[in-house]
Amino acid sequence: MKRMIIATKNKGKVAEFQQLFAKKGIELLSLLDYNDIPDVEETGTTFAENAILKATTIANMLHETVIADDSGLIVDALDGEPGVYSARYAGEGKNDQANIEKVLKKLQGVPFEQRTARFHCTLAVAKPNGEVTTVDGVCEGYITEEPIGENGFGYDPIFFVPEKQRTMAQLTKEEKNEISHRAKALQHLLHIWDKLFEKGNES
Ligand SMILES: O=P(O)(O)OP(=O)(O)OP(=O)(O)OC[C@H]1O[C@@H](n2cnc3c(O)ncnc32)[C@H](O)[C@@H]1O
Ligand SMILES: [Mg+2]
Repeated sequence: MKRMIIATKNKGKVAEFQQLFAKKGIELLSLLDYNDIPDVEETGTTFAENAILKATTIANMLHETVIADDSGLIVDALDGEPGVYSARYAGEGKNDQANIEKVLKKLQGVPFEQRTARFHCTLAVAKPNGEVTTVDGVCEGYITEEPIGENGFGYDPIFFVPEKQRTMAQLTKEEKNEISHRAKALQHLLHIWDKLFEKGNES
C-alpha cells in the first residue's frame, strides 16, 4: 500500500496523521486535497456510527479505501458532554474558542479533582467492497480553568495531561502523538494492518 485517504477536512487531524503515517512510508491524502467533496452529515449518536458514516460515504464516492476519524471530548462533570457533538458544541460554526468557553463556563466552580475528562477517537476503515473495521483510542486527563498553550487544535488548550504535567496545547506534535487518543487508535489499527491489507484482501 502506497497511499491512504483520510476522510477529514480538519487541518489539525491531518497534521497529526501526516506525522503518524510518516514512519510507515505511506503517502497521505485528505479531503483538503480534493475539490467539491461535500461535508458528510454526522447524524450518528456514537463516535463509531459517525466514523463509519464518514468512511463509507467517502469510500463509495472515491472508490478507494479510506480512513475516517470521529473524535471528541467527554467531560464527566457534564454527563459526557460535549461528546459526539464536540465540533459543534457552541453552534454549527465549529468554533474552537467558543466551544472551549462553553465548557469552561459550565465547569465554573467545579474543583480540579472533579474535572476529569477524556478524549476519545474512533477510526473507521472502509474499503470500496463495503468492508468496514473500527478501532478506538482514549486519552485521560483533566479540564483546566483557563486555556494554556498554543499548539494542537480543538480543546487541546484546556486538556491537562497528567503524564506530561502540561496541557495538550503545550505539547509538541511529537509529544501529543506519543499519548493521544488518535495515536492510540492508530496503534490498534497498525496491529491489524497486515491482516486488513494482505495480498488478495487489498480492495
Ligand atoms: O469530521 P471531520 O472532517 O474529521 O472534522 P471535525 O473537526 O468535524 O471532527 P469530528 O467530527 O470528529 O469532531 C471532533 C471534534 O472534537 C474535538 N477534538 C477531537 N480530537 C481532538 C484533539 O486531538 N484535540 C483537541 N480537540 C479534539 C475537536 O473540537 C473536533 O472538532
Ligand atoms: Mg465532523
